[in-house]
Amino acid sequence: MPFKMVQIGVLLPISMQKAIFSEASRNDLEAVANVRWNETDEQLNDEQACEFLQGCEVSIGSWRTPKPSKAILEACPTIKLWEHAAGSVKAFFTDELQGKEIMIASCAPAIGRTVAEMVLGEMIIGLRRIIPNAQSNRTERRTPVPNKLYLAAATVGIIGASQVGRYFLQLVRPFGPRVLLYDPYITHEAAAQLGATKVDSLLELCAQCDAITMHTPMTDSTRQMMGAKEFQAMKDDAVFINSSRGGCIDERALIAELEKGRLFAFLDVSDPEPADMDNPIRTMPNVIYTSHLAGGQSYHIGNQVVEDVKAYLSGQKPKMVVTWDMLDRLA
Ligand SMILES: NC(=O)C1=CN([C@@H]2O[C@H](COP(=O)(O)OP(=O)(O)OC[C@H]3O[C@@H](n4cnc5c(N)ncnc54)[C@H](O)[C@@H]3O)[C@@H](O)[C@H]2O)C=CC1
Ligand SMILES: O=C(O)C(=O)CO
Repeated sequence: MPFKMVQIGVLLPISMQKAIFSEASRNDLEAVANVRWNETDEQLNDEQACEFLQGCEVSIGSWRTPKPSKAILEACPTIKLWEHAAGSVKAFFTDELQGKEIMIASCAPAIGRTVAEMVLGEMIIGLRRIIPNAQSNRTERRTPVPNKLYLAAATVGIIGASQVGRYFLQLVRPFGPRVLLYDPYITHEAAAQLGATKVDSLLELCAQCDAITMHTPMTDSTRQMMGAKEFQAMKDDAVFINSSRGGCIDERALIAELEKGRLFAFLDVSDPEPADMDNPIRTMPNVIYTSHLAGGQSYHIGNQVVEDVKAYLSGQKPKMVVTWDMLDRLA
């Protein structure tokens, strides 16, 4: 056994443990470390976490657990790895972490796979007009809604070469579409290596694509980056998918286009979230609104936690170690 038996504290409440760890991954974790599981379904408070994490070298937490606060870091100086068993880690970085020798690892790569899978499904459903076709069959004997594009004949746009965006690219490439990528942080060469063509103008991407999927974090530079001009530039029958953050789009501008009978949108996120009950995205025929369903909690996350812990124990790095300098472009 190449690993030392360190103490790990799993802060996650029982229901989250069950959602992300299969029996196999749970056993895997226990084979390489002494694991102290939170045996309640409660979110521990800081004081309880200080006690729970005593002597731990690895803390496994998430949104329903305390952040690495001043109190916890002072009470538990043995912690060297804080595994965030979830995505979007930015809000998790407390000032207290500055200068501390603690590695923060994110499970965004694992969540990315789950989101990308849903986006692929939505894109096919959108391009093939499955929903309007089925809707019209309720009242028409023969549907007037034409079968539309195959992915192989489509131009697909990805906004944000993120974890999710890259997984989606991997999934969609075998179908053979032309893929355009908009992300100021990636070079043309790097985009080409991923199998996409980088475009420098968001409007150009909007004008050229049959389907666009959005994968940016919510930052000052992405707030409402898909606005009236961008939605108007899109082809009338294009598909628009947002599973990033509601604030990255101007929802009212999108609704204005949808009301004209243009576009078909899949929105997994809204701003605010959940959307108000009278928000038209809940009822418009050309929108499918899901309530933050894409990422979810899956065994992919538990598997990555175990992989990350094993990597750490054998002196390597977890899959996605997040550092302060990455935060301005991350979710
Ligand atoms: N609906 C759901 O269940 C889930 C939603 N998300 C959301 O999906 C989005 C993507 O998440 P990750 O893949 O983890 O992101 P990430 O943090 O891996 O990457 C963000 C990407 O956005 C790019 N970017 C930053 N500013 C940009 C700009 N102005 N224009 C274009 N690109 C820009 C960065 O270069 C980076 O490649 C986030 O908003 C995240 O919160 C993530 C997981 C689940
Ligand atoms: O990780 C994220 O950003 C999420 O939205 C969780 O589903």
